[in-house]
Amino acid sequence: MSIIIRGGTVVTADMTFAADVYCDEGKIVAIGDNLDVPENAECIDATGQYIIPGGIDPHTHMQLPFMGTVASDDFYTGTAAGLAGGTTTIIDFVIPAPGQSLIEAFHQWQDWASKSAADYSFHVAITWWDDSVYEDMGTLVNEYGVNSFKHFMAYKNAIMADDETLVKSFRRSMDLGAIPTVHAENGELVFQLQQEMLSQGITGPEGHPLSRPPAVEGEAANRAIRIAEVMNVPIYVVHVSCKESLEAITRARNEGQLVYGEVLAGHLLVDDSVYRHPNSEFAAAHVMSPPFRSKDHQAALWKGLQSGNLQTTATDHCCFCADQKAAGKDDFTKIPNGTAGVEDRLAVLWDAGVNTGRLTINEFVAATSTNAAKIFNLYPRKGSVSVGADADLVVWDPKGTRTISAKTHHQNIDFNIFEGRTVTGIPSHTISRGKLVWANGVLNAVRGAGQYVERPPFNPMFDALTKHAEVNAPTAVNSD
Ligand SMILES: C[C@@H](CNC(N)=O)C(=O)O
Ligand SMILES: [Zn+2]
Ligand SMILES: [Zn+2]
Ligand SMILES: [Zn+2]
Repeated sequence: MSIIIRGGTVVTADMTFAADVYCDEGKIVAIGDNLDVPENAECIDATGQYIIPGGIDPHTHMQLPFMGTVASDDFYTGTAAGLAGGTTTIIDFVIPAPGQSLIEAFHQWQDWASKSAADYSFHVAITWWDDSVYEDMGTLVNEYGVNSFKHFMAYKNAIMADDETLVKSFRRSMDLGAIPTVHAENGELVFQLQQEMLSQGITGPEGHPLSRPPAVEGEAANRAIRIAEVMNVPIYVVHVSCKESLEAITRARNEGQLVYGEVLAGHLLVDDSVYRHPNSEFAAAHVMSPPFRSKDHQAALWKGLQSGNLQTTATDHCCFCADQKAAGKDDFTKIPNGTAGVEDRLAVLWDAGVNTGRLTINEFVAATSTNAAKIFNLYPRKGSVSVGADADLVVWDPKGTRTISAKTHHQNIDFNIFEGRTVTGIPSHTISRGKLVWANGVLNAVRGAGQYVERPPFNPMFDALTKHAEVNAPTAVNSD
């Protein structure tokens, strides 16, 4: 089955032009005016609409086993919901239990992800360290197409990586041509503040943000960035939620350090008043880490995106329903952390970003797709509208409207942090690997149609780092 998209305007991260786009055998085959294509090609009329690269969400956790339960959106339902929202590739996380073989965990996640409706890739978390972890990192890069390793600086007594693990893993990542990424919250401080909140009788969801103030994130972000600077490795900070970590990133980037920042759609649009809501179930539904912040932090995050100091947007899609969140009804530290977003990211960013003039349509494409593809070495196969790229495309209707609600969304969760928000700008069609899977409100996601996407190591940023290391190599006195 081939598809011809006629009458639209192609929008990439750096160009906007009228053209038809022809896809066949899962690839973009031709881009141009009035293309001559086979009669039996399925035709999509994109008049008055944009043709953009399929969204890439570099941060999801489908069916994650976490805090005594399992995230309610699995790899099929979660990727299907993503397709309905214009996201055609996710980068999820293999998170080995401390002591678990990284390779065994990798296969476990691969087995779970085989039901995906859209393409997927994996960051692998380094949650412990010994020689086998060192070896397995090499196997994952050289044999399994992993080029990014995640480090949780939070979650003490669970998956938290201490400084020794960060230093050893950052060095190994660099040698392998893989980029280290961090969840930057100081887990020791979180743990201490959690105990203090509980001892003061603050057991409700309002204790969650009180135990993770912005300084807790800023300290960890700065520490990780400084460690990366000393080790001469690139670093990607996930879910930057506050001024403090944005400042740490901005300072380093102004010094020429290779630091990348990711912001969640939720952190740009939802503020911390949700935790003071009289309905504790409503408040608990918003418990995720880092927590939603006050409006001044949101304003700073938008400037971070506009200035280019934050490069990607994501969702950290990690769903837990009310009955799962209730595990923490008497102790907020037991509320499973996480919420949804994979279906709404593009629409809420278009509505709050493009419709307000904060982002150009090209910056929107960069922030929802192309930048993640470049940083994680998927470009131009993903994140581009170019001949030879995978036919992952969205026909975007800038005038279409939708009111977001848990009652109508496709995500397998009974809550939506964007509930009631009416957005202008929605995907009218989503094409995943050349198949029309979303068309005018009808979802035709296919269980298992998604494929694992390998990501090669040594993306171009490593050339610069290697030269920097050579030029600044230390020398011994007697070597003169
Ligand atoms: C465990 C995972 C999802 N939960 C969350 N962000 O609150 C993460 O910390 O990114
Ligand atoms: Zn397996
Ligand atoms: Zn995280
Ligand atoms: Zn996460």
